[in-house]
Amino acid sequence: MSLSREDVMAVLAGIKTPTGGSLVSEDLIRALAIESGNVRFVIEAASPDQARALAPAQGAAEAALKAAGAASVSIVMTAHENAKSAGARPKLTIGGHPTPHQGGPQKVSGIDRIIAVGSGKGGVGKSTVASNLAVALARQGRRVGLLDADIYGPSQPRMMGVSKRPASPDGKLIEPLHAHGVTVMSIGLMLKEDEAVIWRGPMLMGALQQLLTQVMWGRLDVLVIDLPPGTGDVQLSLAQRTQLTGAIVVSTPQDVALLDAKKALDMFAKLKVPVLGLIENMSTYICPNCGHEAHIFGHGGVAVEAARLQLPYLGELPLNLEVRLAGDDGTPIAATDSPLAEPYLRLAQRLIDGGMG
Ligand SMILES: Nc1ncnc2c1ncn2[C@@H]1O[C@H](COP(=O)(O)OP(=O)(O)OP(=O)(O)O)[C@@H](O)[C@H]1O
Repeated sequence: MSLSREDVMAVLAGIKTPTGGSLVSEDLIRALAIESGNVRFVIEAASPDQARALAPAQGAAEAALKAAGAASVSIVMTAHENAKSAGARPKLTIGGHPTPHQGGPQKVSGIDRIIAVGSGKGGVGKSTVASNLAVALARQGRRVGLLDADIYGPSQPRMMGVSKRPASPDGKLIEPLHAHGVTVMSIGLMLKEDEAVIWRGPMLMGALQQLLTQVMWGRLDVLVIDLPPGTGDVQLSLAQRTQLTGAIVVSTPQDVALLDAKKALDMFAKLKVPVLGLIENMSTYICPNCGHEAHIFGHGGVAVEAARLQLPYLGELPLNLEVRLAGDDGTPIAATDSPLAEPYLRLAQRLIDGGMG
């Protein structure tokens, strides 16, 4: 039986809270998503104490939804405030509301430069570029952090080969992980595996702010941020709150991808974030058997666009199976001796030479 939104809400309306209402009547349900019978949502409590008191209701909701035919149920509990009373208990709850925005974009203490890697649409290789660029910068001796802010599909844990849940000895600051010479933090490391939460805008911003300010990044020459694809609230809020050194926009050569990339460029221009350059990914395919060069998605479109917009063109990255396998294996190609590491090392050098890395 496939559950509709109404079915799920009806079940949740029957789950009592300690204060005598229900999860629905007290308006605690957020970001409900139902996909092939898998139900996901957030219970947004007003305080950590209320979140603790709601734990039995969370259990009851899970059981009742399974009994009603849900294939799987994934519930995330979030609380608005930071737990003052939580003492030294690790608190990795993401999704708290952000603190009110004051003044213009702020610097993040200890971090000299922040480079955001964006794209107009998903799947063009933004995360691949972000991880490889971070590793390539680290290989050139820079102190580098990589923040995976792609809340809709965090892929850096897989690409960088990290999966441990970050610790928080004082319950407030979060210890990042380290891989291939890079300090790594991903929103994906704070979610349970295979859990794709759809955050409401403010919760999302809270999570990102927490990742920027509560992670013990240490001193960094550069923090690379893997943005979500497109031109949404996360990019907007990040640029309004945080001083970004610049953005790199990744596109494939196809017209459609380029059209989307232009929207991303427009957004950065409006937000007054300097565009450091454009990258054409999946540009050239060299057949591993015969050496023939093919341009599966076209070729050169991004360079032309960059020239037209008078923006730097940072080069093209070939479409290559090794690149994908390396990413899937948790060792970005830039961390290896493969000749395919070279375009990333060149990109890193170019940024360093320009004072951006
Ligand atoms: N140059 C390349 N050669 C081969 N495979 C690539 C290349 N660039 C990216 N890929 C592969 O394409 C897929 C999508 O790439 P990636 O996750 O980096 O894109 P994305 O733009 O970050 O997507 P999303 O925003 O949806 O996360 C991945 O499997 C990645 O390994």
